[in-house]
Amino acid sequence: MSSEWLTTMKPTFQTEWLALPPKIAHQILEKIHYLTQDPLPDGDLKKQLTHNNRDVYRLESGDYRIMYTLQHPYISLLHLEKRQEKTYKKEYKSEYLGGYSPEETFSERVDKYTHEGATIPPSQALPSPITKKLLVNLLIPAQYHADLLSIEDEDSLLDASHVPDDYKLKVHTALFEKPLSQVFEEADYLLPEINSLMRYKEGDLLAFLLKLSPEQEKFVTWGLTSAGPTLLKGGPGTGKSAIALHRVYALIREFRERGHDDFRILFTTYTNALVHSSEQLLEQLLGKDIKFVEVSTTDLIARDILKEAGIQTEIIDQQELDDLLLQAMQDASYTGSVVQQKAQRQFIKDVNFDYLLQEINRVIVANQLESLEQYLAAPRPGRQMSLSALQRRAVWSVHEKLEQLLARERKITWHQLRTQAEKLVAQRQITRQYEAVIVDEAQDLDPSALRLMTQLCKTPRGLFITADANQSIYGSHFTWSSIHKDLQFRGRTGILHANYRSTREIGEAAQSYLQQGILDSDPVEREYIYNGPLPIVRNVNNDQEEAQLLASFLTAARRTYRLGIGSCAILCPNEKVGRSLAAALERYQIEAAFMSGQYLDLKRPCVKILTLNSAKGLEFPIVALAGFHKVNKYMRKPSQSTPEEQNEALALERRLLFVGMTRAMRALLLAVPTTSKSPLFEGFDTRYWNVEQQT
Ligand SMILES: Nc1ncnc2c1ncn2[C@@H]1O[C@H](COP(=O)(O)OP(=O)(O)OP(=O)(O)O)[C@@H](O)[C@H]1O
Repeated sequence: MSSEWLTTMKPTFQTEWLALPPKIAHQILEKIHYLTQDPLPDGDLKKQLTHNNRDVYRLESGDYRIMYTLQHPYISLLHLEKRQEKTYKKEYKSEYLGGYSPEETFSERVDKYTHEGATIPPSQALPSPITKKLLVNLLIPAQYHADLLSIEDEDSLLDASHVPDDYKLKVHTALFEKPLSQVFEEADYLLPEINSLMRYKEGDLLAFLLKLSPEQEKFVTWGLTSAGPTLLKGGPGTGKSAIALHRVYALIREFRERGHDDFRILFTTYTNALVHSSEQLLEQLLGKDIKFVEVSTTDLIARDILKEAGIQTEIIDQQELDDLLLQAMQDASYTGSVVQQKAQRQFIKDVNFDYLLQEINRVIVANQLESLEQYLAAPRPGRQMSLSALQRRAVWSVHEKLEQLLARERKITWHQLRTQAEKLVAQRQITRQYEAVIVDEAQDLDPSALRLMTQLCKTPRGLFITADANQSIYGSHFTWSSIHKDLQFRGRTGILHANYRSTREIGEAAQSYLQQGILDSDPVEREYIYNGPLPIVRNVNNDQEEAQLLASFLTAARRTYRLGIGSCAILCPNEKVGRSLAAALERYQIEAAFMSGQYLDLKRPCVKILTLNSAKGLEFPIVALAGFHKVNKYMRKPSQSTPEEQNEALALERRLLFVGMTRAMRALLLAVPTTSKSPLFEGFDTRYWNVEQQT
């Protein structure tokens, strides 16, 4: 009889199984095979244990017990434990299952640790020594063995600075017993066949596919064979990227079933860091089939297209571009009467520099506006400040001058690059095409990048786009069909509701902060899987105070969640600030490194310091937002000339901080400069934020 049950497993089970000697590991697999035929309790080998309103089952296998839950058609393997005297006696009562209360421990610890002269509680000894055999079973590379073998207590294990976190956590899971309540919180991974575990142990299979929720699963294949493109919307952490990855898997299966063996899928995401991690994951999941997939950012694709067309380009860097824009503002030739010219010059003098650059890049260049007339008539979605005809003429003059200056330097901007690539593809000067194009995090792509992606896809139905307007750093409102006629999602727009990344407390605190910058006002009911402590806001006066606060917070959070140093991230305004934060933390013996989006090493066991911009799409268990007191724009009142300009700029900044906050999975801290006059640091509602009590 073929089994109607499907098996999934928690990472805890996977690691505990891996830690077993090969012979026992085999026996357990046989038992699991037997379990998949009929997992229901028989009162003998399979027993039901009821506790904490949850049914847990256990299956005996020699000296081991396999704990699992059932929710038809899934069997979820939770945890493996060795039968000992105490295992028999142990009652699965609520203290055991629910005894883990991060809320209590966490706030207590943070308060305790953030006081001067605070001492950190002693670490616990390892319950059994780390052995070479264990490390080999856990597939931990030999280069880390010496470091790990010398460890005797928990903190030294979690702090081992030369060993990547993944390995330390495996050892931790194998040695320390975890309350089941914590195991329940872990994601389930699909175990396609029982033998896949063996293949994993032998190094044949490198990763397992996440089990999606029914809501998410629907979107993996949704619209796969329909006539048009599909759009998936959802707030932070709702699994848009996870679904996009599954969709690649589903597409390959679909193409294969249709008898194709020569097809190309393009998977694009927003940052280089995400390209790297998505590529790694896809490689692990797809094995040889990765040859059908190209993972890239839209900008790198645009650059390749120009190269393919034999066009040599040099991209201008931001500093140089700023200098050229300043020059263009001075040298632009304004038209009209003397009075009009004077008014235009004055407008350009008054308008905020970044605002002007965005107007040129995102309205004029990205929409390929080729004449003043086109610009005068163009809609400017997402731009709050309306511009008079005279003001638009002034902007146009600066734009023309800037183009001349760029041409003189033989350099182009990223925006120009995308536009040029798009034109080449539209004019069919490039033959590159894909059967399917998946665009993850589309909210920040400018119109030309979106058009480019649409045109690279052979048919509109091959296009799958994920987006969350409220995470839009640049704030452009999407009117999809005005960007390209093929971007018609009617009947094929899905919305995800459940946040799998952050705790309810973090998610809701971030939402309460965002309220003023909200773009997408569709009322969406938000759901969460996890709970935890309120995120913390603390005032800091100077570098030293900030470093001390960060050191205390990171230590408290890591100890509470039993995590390695690599699970911490600090998100800050720019590279200079990031580097000084890294140096300041070193003084507290906390290893930290600034990493640019391009060179992000997610595996490195240290606190990762990133700019807020490059953290998009990423996630870390513990996150602090800091370094604001060193940056002028975060310290002063907005300098824009009109209230609309101010509102727009503030909404953008607020969304950027919101993106940063929503990278946090379990613990979040915001270090706010005490003397800041910026409205960005106002509005922390004490129902959602643990705000410093004024003494
Ligand atoms: N069904 C699920 N079960 C458990 N974990 C899940 C599930 N779906 C997603 N996750 C996890 O939740 C986290 C967030 O998922 P993902 O990055 O795909 O969200 P997102 O919508 O793309 O977020 P953002 O837009 O903020 O970048 C990831 O760690 C992912 O593995």
